[in-house]
Amino acid sequence: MTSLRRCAPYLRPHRWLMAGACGAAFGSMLAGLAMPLVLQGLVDGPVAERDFAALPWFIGGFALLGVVEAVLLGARRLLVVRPATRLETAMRADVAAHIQRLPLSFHARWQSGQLLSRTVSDVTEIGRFVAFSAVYLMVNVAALVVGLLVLARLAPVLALIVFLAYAPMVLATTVFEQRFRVVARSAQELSGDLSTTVEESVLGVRVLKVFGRGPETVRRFTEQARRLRGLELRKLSYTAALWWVITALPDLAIVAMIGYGGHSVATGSLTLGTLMAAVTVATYLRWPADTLGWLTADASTAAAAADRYWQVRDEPVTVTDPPRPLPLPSPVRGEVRLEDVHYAHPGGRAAALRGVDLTIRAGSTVAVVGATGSGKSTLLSLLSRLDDPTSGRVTLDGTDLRDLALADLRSVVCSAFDDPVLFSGTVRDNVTLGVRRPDTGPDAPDGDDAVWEALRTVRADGFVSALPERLSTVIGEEGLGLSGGQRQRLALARAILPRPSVLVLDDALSALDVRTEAEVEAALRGVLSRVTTVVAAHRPGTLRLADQVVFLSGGRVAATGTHDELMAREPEYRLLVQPPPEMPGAGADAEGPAAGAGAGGPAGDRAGKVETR
Ligand SMILES: Nc1ncnc2c1ncn2[C@@H]1O[C@H](COP(=O)(O)OP(=O)(O)OP(=O)(O)O)[C@@H](O)[C@H]1O
Repeated sequence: MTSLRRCAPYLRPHRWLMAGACGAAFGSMLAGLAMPLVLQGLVDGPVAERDFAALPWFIGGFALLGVVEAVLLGARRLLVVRPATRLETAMRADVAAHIQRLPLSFHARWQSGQLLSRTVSDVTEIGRFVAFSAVYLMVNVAALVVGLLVLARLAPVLALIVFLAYAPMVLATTVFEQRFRVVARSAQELSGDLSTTVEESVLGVRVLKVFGRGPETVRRFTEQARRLRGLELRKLSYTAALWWVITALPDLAIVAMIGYGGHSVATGSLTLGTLMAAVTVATYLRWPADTLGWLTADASTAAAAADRYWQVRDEPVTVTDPPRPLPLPSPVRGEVRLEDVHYAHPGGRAAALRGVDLTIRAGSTVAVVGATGSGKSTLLSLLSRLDDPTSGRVTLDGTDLRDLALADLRSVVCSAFDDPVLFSGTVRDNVTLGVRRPDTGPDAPDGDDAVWEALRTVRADGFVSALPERLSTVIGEEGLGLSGGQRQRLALARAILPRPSVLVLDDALSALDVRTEAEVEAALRGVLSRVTTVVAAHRPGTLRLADQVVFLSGGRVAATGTHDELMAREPEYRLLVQPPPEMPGAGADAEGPAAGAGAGGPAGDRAGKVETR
């Protein structure tokens, strides 16, 4: 319940509406409980004394109480809608913003399906609890207390019968709540896993198809769905057991009341009107008693949902803006330094970077080379603060990146990755993603001319012109309607459009054919001649164009120099970048980047690749 209580601040702005809703619910409950008292007065008064003149007053009283009860019920519903829906919207917005602020290491640990279910369905559960169950849980418990007091005033023995019958319900409800909550939590976790399976099977549909693993994924999905059904059935069986207790006991109480009350009326120690009123009150209390089961179930589900929600919200945001950000140097020259940088991925077996010292001169092009897993992507990710070093520091023109506002830093350091993520939207939306809008920065180059220029630089203008609506063409989710090379070029155009001071390319040309890659590189050098470019690369053609090559091995800088220097003095480097002689294309690459050669390792696989789409 602590987790649910933590949601209370979301209701604080609407506390008067919530108070109104609770007041309306209490009022309707009191109106309902007053009816048996009018009944008592009617039976023991006008009916017993045959005073027909007073009859309309009692009938009018009944009608008035009925109308008041109905109006207040409707008012509760109306009053609670706004707080509950605003709570849902605000909680979703906050968790979505938090997820965006969390570092990459968080995203490496969490399944996206879990984040999806916590943002969507768990918040819905909390909203539903606030809108309905929370109010009724309070009102119905109060109704039981007030009802017992009314009964005690009417006939203490009848009140005692009802109390004795209802007391075990508290015990049953407590046991139920404890068991139900565990199963509810498991069901929510499993529904998150189910979302992940669906998401992965949709995003990975190509891989699953070519490896014929579609049926296996369906089997996994079905198995998870079957387990989810099992948990839902367990929830139902607990609810049914509780339901049995909370319906049987009030029935037994009414039977006992009629037995004892009937005898008392016969002996004259109780009036008929009092017995009728007491039985009516007991019958009225059945609804609050009956609902106690599913309201408690709802509370348990909402509590489990709130636990899951806060689990994400409590994840620390480690990459934050400094309390007093320093201004960006003006102008930004683009000198990047790494000073004794160490980085260990949370849960990683070994440190990914170990004591990296590096100076990247302003305006130079530096290629980071290393065997797979040597730490290239990790190093590049630190330049735009996707994560912070575990120790050591990264500076831009002498300022520690952690002293700059994140938005400022990311307006001058732009990245493109080997996995070119595109979003559902138009080509224009995707390419201008990194451009600050005119209202957040002067002279934002967000006109179509600038977009076309960026597309021309990355040799993407040709295929974009051929699209049905050119820049306004909507590309599907993940850009799946485009080839890998086309997507990479759009991602690259997106990185250069904001005219960054530092451009970070993490294998961002890996899907291009050799000729296009060479053309794009040549064009990039022309356009970005004053931009510091840090590129993870493998191809000798690219490496030769770099002013400096940084050779990483096991998270350390093993050597730096030009490509030719490293080829001459570092056997490990030579082995890494030079294709074995028997490989097709070997040697041709040595003649130049556009000659269509591959390199050893990943680039070797791409030798001679021709773009077909
Ligand atoms: N999220 C993570 N959690 C734990 N370890 C990680 C994580 N990401 C990377 N690593 C480890 O950190 C090391 C460096 O990884 P990194 O991705 O930086 O290598 P890389 O040189 O870019 O490799 P590649 O060329 O294959 O992309 C590797 O040993 C890798 O297994």
